[in-house]
Amino acid sequence: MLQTKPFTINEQLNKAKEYMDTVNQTQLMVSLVEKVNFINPVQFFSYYQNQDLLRLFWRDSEDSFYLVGIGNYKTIQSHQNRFHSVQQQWEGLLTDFFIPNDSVKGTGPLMLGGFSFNDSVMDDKWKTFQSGLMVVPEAMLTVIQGECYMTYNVTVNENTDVDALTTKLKQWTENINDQYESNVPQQLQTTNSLDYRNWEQLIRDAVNRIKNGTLGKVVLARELEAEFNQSIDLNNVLKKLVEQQKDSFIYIFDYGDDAFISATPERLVKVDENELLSTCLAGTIKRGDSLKEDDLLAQSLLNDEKNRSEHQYVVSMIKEAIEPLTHSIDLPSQPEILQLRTLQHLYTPVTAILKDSYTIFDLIEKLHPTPALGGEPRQAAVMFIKENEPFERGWYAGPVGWIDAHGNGEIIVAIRSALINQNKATLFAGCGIVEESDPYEEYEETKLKFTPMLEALGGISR
Ligand SMILES: C=C(O[C@@H]1C=C(C(=O)O)C=C[C@H]1O)C(=O)O
Ligand SMILES: [Mg+2]
Repeated sequence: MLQTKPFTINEQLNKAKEYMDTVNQTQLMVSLVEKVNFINPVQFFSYYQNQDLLRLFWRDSEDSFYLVGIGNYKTIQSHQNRFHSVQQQWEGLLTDFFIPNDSVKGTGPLMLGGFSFNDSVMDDKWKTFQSGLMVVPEAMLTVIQGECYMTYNVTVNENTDVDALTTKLKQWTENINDQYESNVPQQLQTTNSLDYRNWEQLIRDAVNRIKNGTLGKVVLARELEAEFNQSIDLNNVLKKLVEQQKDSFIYIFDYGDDAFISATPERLVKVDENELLSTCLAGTIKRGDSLKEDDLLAQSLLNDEKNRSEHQYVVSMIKEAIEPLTHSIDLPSQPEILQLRTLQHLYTPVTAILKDSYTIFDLIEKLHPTPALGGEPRQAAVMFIKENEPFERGWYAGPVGWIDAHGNGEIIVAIRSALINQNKATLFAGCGIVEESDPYEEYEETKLKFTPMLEALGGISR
């Protein structure tokens, strides 16, 4: 919690300058945090469109926590051994940061970004989003249960004029609540996707591999390329996602000409001090048109052997992966139903207490990819995907999210996602293939999973 009387921006800058003198440094990275009056996070994100600034947006699936990062103060790119190379760079960067106020969770130096599904990315289409990219924004809005904080990351040197800088920083939050003029929404012109016969062959090949015993489950996906009559307006897309996908995480990384966006219900891992939260999510059925039909469908999903098998692979693997890193895992023996706007999933929440010597980076490394996105056994499934899926996954199904200076953070898997470039969007959706999988039904399942993003893009209306 903030101390009873937190320092103002001006006071924090003066403290930074004093500290710089005492340690005899000529410059210092400072993370300034102040509590501010309510700022609407969607409006804050929207306001900074067309200003040549990188934009990042995060909303959790409980609708209780938002982060909006604008501008690129520091970038961390992964090297070999990508999760730990990012951890090392992050820890190095943090030792150089001066943080004048006691920080509130989710404020201060924090990085947002993500990782691709595979260790490396080849396709030029993904040139902006390589194997690992995390950003410490210049200005960041944090909304925690309605309370707002601004973080400003700045470099101070001996010539810094504290009053002038304070005035400049205040400008980040000026005029934000002016009404955002929405553009005329883009219209869908064409879509292009894998031919059904090729999909059928892909699924048959996977089922054969499962039948001959070298694979248990493999998650296969397809792309949907959508072209619009004009550049896609991310602000409109975000507005719709926030309204329509209440039970999903919402994530946007808008960088230059490219943007990656996901509205996913699936958390990989959340770490809050030593508490760990993960989700097993696999097994899908549509929503019904009435409460009664909804309920019948939910019951049949809970009792369906094929879907239970898809789900069980995920539960077993997550349990096995986190067991050595945690004390006291709480994992219900039966899945529940998670209802989204257009579909229902089998869902098992996992909570545990993280042992002191492990971090969120260890967890990402151990968990990614779970059999909700990869398969079982992991190596064989990932290889099958690489060799047989007719497109490069890039950040689709990759771990994306945020991590703060204390190692708290939340990482989701970027499914129900799209890569956007001007008037084109590539959407992704996949499904868990097990022995009983039928190609047509799996195709229909991916169709269902495209709908939330396609709808937010204005491609279909309901
Ligand atoms: C792979 C995706 O979703 C995964 C596959 C599911 C399934 O096959 O039932 C359900 C949720 C996710 O584990 C996706 O949406 O792209
Ligand atoms: Mg499925």
